Amino acid sequence: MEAKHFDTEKIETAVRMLLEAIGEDPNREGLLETPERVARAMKEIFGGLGETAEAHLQKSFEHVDGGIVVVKDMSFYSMCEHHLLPFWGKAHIAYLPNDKVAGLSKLARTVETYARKPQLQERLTKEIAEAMMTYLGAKGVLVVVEGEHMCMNMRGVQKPGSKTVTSIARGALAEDTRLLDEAYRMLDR
Ligand SMILES: Nc1nc2c(ncn2[C@@H]2O[C@H](COP(=O)(O)OP(=O)(O)OP(=O)(O)O)[C@@H](O)[C@H]2O)c(=O)[nH]1
Ligand SMILES: [Zn+2]
Repeated sequence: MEAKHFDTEKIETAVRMLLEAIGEDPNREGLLETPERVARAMKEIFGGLGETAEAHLQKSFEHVDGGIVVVKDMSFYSMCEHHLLPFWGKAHIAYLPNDKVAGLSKLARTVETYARKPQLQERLTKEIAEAMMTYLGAKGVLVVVEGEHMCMNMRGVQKPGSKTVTSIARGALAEDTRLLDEAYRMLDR
């Protein structure tokens, strides 16, 4: 996954300026190729910007009258939009199919799409849930995301190991507590 609109030259200039601004010498040997490397890394890390999971979730299979499907422990890496520092963790999806199920890997691709941009954990959780409803046409969905934020670990409040857990239920899983309980049970939570 790669960012579509991406100004490599601008990133390289910005990284050189940043290095200068912190009192580094961007021309010393070890830093000479750094602006180019950072631009390459950013292209990957922010590759979900402007993307949706439509293409992944529209490739689905007929499956009428199925029960709740769970894919859990999908690892993700994202960047907090406040500090541009990583947050990472696991995403879990439980959904009740309508007449179609998605390929299992497409759920992980959905997580990846919405993680790879400047994000908030709450918005990541919501965007995954809404994609499952809109593009797959699920009857209901529960998304739980567990994340650890580098901006809380290595700076500021300095609380390494703290976990943020966010969840969003939509459709039948938001309306029917019996279904929601079953989904949480399947997630072992
Ligand atoms: N709700 C939410 N907050 C986040 C997320 N990522 C980072 N933050 C928080 O964003 C807030 C930004 O607060 P500010 O006071 O503007 O920035 P700051 O002075 O750097 O804050 P400190 O981290 O407390 O030093 C901090 O409390 C972060 O912990 C996220 O995904 N969701
Ligand atoms: Zn942050």
